[in-house]
Amino acid sequence: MTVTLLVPMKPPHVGKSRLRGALASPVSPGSPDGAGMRAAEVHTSLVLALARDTVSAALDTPGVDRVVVVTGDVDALTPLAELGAEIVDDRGAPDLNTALRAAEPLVRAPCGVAAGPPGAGGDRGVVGALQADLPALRSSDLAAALAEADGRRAFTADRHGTGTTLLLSAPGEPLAPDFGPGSAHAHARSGAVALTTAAASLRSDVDTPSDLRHARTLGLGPSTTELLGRAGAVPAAAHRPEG
Ligand SMILES: Nc1nc2c(ncn2[C@@H]2O[C@H](COP(=O)(O)OP(=O)(O)OP(=O)(O)O)[C@@H](O)[C@H]2O)c(=O)[nH]1
Ligand SMILES: C=C(OP(=O)(O)O)C(=O)O
Repeated sequence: MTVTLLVPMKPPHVGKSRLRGALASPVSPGSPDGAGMRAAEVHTSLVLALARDTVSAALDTPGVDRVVVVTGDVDALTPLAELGAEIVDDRGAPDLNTALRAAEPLVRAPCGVAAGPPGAGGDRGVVGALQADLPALRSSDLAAALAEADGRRAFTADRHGTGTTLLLSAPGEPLAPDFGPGSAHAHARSGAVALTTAAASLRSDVDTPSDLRHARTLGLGPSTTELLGRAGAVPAAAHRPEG
């Protein structure tokens, strides 16, 4: 049984708007005069750092065959391709669930632009959706969730119990994503098994500065650690109310 994880991402300069302003301006890498980055660059760098740490951990997870980023901005996500992820265009999907539904048949196709290496994906494999904002993700936590799912359609709720950080299909069955506010309940109502493995790092998605501080207590991956190191401390509050 193969496992393909879809990682949906808006263009990085657009996504994760609740984190806008969360970091002070880090010193630009290689800047001779120690000049800081512009606010927009800081935000894009943060979104990409969160995604790099998430994707790296997913690629390192035993049992995960492919990590496929689904986005409206393929070029901006080249750094994730360099890690080993495949990048597919969401074809102008208007929302997250539509983007996932558009990508699912592509990765299940036995051949085609997103068919992946021979034997990977296919119409009998498990397809999952993994959030891109899990910078503390440990491969052992993701592997434990896959093991607990054991071929059932299943999900991991976020640490608040309301959102979903991972949704897995049953082999060869539709993913049927229902992300959005209250998605943990929506996925449970649609028959997905709620995974109970502790998996703190898999539950700790980062939507707000407070989430970022929490993820930091678990141990961030190298990209987010490096960026935060250059930016100094995460401020106590963002300029937007936390949701
Ligand atoms: N490809 C694609 N990804 C999406 C779309 N909408 C949301 N996502 C991604 O799905 C993930 C979860 O979405 P949200 O938590 O709502 O993230 P967000 O919209 O970037 O964050 P906020 O602006 O703070 O609400 C994020 O990685 C988003 O970038 C979409 O229309 N297309
Ligand atoms: C869209 C979701 O993600 P977030 O909690 O990151 O907004 C969700 O959990 O369904």
